[in-house]
Amino acid sequence: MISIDSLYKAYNNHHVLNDICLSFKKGEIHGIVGENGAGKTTLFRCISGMESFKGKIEYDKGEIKNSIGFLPTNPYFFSKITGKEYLQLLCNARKIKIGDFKEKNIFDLPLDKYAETYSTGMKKKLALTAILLQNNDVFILDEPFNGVDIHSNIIINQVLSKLKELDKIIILSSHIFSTLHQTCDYLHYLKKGSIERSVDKTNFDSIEKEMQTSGIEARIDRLNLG
Ligand SMILES: Nc1ncnc2c1ncn2[C@@H]1O[C@H](COP(=O)(O)OP(=O)(O)OP(=O)(O)O)[C@@H](O)[C@H]1O
Repeated sequence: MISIDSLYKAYNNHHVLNDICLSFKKGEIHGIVGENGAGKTTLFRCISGMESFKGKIEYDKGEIKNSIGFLPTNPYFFSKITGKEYLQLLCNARKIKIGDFKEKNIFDLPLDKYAETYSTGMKKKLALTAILLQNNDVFILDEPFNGVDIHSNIIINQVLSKLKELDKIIILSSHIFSTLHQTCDYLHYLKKGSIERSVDKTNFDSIEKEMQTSGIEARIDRLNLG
């Protein structure tokens, strides 16, 4: 289980996360929703140990950084590293031996090409494959479905179901409500850095309604489109 207690994060004087209290248990898929700039990525970076913060993040199975696979929105790769070398590098970091990367290449990526030359969706699929091969216990996926083709979206959904079955902890973000509906067990609505509401699957519709109606019509009226 991951427990977040009174988490605060600020960049200089800009308060991005305020008093976040959340817990994530094994075998659960949690979705974090919120407008652009609400603080989702910052929260993910704090959980993954990539940012300093005020408050507590505890993981009951030891050091979280040894068990976590973080998929960033736009994965970055060193230049002149092939897809296969990247997978090898991440497996080495966890002392995992893979005999044949071709067999593990579930997204049919051109593993002999430089990763920096991959398309946006291919980069995401390479980064995801790597953290899956690492056999992590915790997965933080920042917009895993965004920029990825429909076929791969189906595969990712199936992978998530499998990870859930295997009792992994999965925390993801998405701006596509139908995807969240289909994938998640719980949703947390992050609004301007605070958790406005957390709901289980039976109440997803209420969060969707709340997000959809919050002043959208008034904004469109301001354009005077006629
Ligand atoms: N390194 C940084 N330095 C200063 N401000 C930052 C930094 N990273 C993020 N921020 C600010 O923190 C706020 C939250 O950003 P964050 O990327 O966490 O939002 P988000 O909810 O993930 O947005 P999106 O849906 O667009 O991905 C924004 O106002 C952003 O400008």
